[in-house]
Amino acid sequence: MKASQIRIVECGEFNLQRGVILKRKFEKLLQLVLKGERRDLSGILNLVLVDTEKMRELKERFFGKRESSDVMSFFYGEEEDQTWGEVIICIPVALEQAKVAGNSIDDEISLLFIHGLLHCLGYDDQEPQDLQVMSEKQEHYLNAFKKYLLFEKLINKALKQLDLSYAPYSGYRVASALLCTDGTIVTGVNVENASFGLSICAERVAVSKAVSMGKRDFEAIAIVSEKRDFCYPCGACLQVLTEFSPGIKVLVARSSEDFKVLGLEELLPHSFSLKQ
Ligand SMILES: O=c1ccn([C@H]2C[C@H](O)[C@@H](CO)O2)c(=O)[nH]1
Ligand SMILES: [Zn+2]
Repeated sequence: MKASQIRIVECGEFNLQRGVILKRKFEKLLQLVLKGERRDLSGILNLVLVDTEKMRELKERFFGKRESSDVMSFFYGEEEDQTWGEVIICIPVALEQAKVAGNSIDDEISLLFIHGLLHCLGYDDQEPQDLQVMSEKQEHYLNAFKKYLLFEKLINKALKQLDLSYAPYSGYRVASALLCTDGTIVTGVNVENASFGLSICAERVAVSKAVSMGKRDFEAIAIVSEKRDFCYPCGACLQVLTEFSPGIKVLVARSSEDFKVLGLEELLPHSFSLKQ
């Protein structure tokens, strides 16, 4: 499957802090929505950022009404490798709406992008029940996207710790980053010993650190190795993770963009338990 790409077009004058509109980020969001909607569109989607005046002009040209709007989109068709659609976001309106709704600017623009994209894919919001479907989908995709960004951050934290690994015997450096349910991230590295059997894995180091800080509930753990392979936790670490958080998500990562999300139910389906 060929991935859809985004072309960012800026048109007009507005003030947007750097990093809000990153091509790579929006391509991920696009990919997430297309996958969720089981649509396979290759080619380009234009993301057009406009000011209020430009939006009014476009609204008049295409809908005969000179009025401002937050987002507008067009679908051109499914021919391969063509520009298949366009999502136009009015940045000043988005900034204002973010303020009113108490959303972050990133979230507001992501929401508008998802909204426009869903229109491109055929969704409508004229009738209340259609609007309901669209709103639910928007929320679902925004949450999935935020989770993805959080996972990316967790993996980056782990990658930064690799240098601290003490692995002179195996030469296999591992680092982990454990996300606690209170939002804290606790890291770990493998610590080896001349008496080989005393070595401890990066995952158990992170869990022990966290527990000794009073944290016992974990949402996710990212594991990376210097070799940039998928480093799956060993059985001992899986058993230790099960002790505290059977629902934890295990992220095995080759990079912050290439990772798998696994559950303990598939990694250790029959864990040991004293409870019968
Ligand atoms: O998930 C794993 C797998 C291995 N290791 C460490 C243990 C040892 O120090 C080295 C080689 O096995 O890698 C970890 O830290 N985590
Ligand atoms: Zn282990």
